[in-house]
Amino acid sequence: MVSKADRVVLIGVGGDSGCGKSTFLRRLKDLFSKELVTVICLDDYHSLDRKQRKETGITALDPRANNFDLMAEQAAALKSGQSIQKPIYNHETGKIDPPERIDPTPIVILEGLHPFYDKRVRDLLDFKVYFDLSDPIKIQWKIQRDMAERGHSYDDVIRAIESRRPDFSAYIDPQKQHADVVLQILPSELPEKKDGTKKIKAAMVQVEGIPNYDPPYLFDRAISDVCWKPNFPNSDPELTFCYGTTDYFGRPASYLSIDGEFAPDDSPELEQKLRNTSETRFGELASLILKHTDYPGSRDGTGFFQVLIGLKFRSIYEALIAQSLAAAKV
Ligand SMILES: Nc1ncnc2c1ncn2[C@@H]1O[C@H](COP(=O)(O)OP(=O)(O)OP(=O)(O)O)[C@@H](O)[C@H]1O
Ligand SMILES: O=C(CO)[C@H](O)[C@H](O)COP(=O)(O)O
Repeated sequence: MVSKADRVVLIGVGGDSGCGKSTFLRRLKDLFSKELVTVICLDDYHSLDRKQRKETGITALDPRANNFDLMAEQAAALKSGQSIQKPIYNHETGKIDPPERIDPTPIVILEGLHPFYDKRVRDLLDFKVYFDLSDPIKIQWKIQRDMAERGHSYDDVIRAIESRRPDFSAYIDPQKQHADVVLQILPSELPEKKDGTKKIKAAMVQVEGIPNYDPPYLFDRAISDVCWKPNFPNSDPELTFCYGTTDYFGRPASYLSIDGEFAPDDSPELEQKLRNTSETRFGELASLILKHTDYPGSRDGTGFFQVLIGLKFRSIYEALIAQSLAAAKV
């Protein structure tokens, strides 16, 4: 666990509903004690309640249903160490509740649909992560959750995804071009599972030149495009782990990808081939996977990369705190 300091580090975690943001935030709890972190759900900045959105036909994804002036003002206040009176959007009633007081902690995470939409907010963020879920996986996860846990029918789920698609494409998806690290969750290129469910290929894209971020890579940084098929006895025989360079919206970037499923017990061996993980002890990444094998994604690249992003985020946080302490001494 890292220690407390004065500077407020502001993090943005973006992506559509159901793309794994909460699972990622749950994993961060292993790395930061709870007094260090405040999570702000940006749904609280909805300016139109559910009834108003229904009447006007404006969705929650549409910027017109969100108060970016207030979001920017309050993000700036938190970053400069001031408390705010944050509105609350109540998902049970669909109404906007009276505001609550939020006091800044050393880390404030803005998570939700629009963390990078407004330039004023975007420019305040010290690290930006976007969860980019491809459509077939979005459908699969939503069906699993909304049918099993929320009593929705298959048709309801598909209708809900379809009705969000135009505004998702117009306002949410384009934000990924502003992210520092993007976790892409794609259908596997390997043969399907016997039950017909899709395996996952996860790719962690890391834009070059992120302050305080030394990108992890596979084997050797000098080898820029490499794939490894480990052939673990209890994992997918075709499991493939790759590292390469790419272009992300005109910015040079590198990526790590894992295609296929692995037994969590094999994660130490996967981790051994990675460099620059920002672990504080050897084997930390795998031990964090093994600690929560019940979390979704613990058998594929989604969980593995969520933990890796968490470790990198911790090292950014520590670097920023060290810099602010050094500046305070001058
Ligand atoms: N790596 C994963 N593998 C398989 N399923 C997953 C994975 N991550 C998340 N899910 C599924 O997707 C659902 C949504 O995940 P999660 O709650 O983390 O997303 P979210 O972005 O916070 O969603 P929301 O904004 O709707 O709360 C989970 O209930 C789970 O069923
Ligand atoms: O995308 C969403 C959150 O990520 C929700 O659809 C949005 O916040 C509206 O919520 P509700 O459907 O409860 O009125």
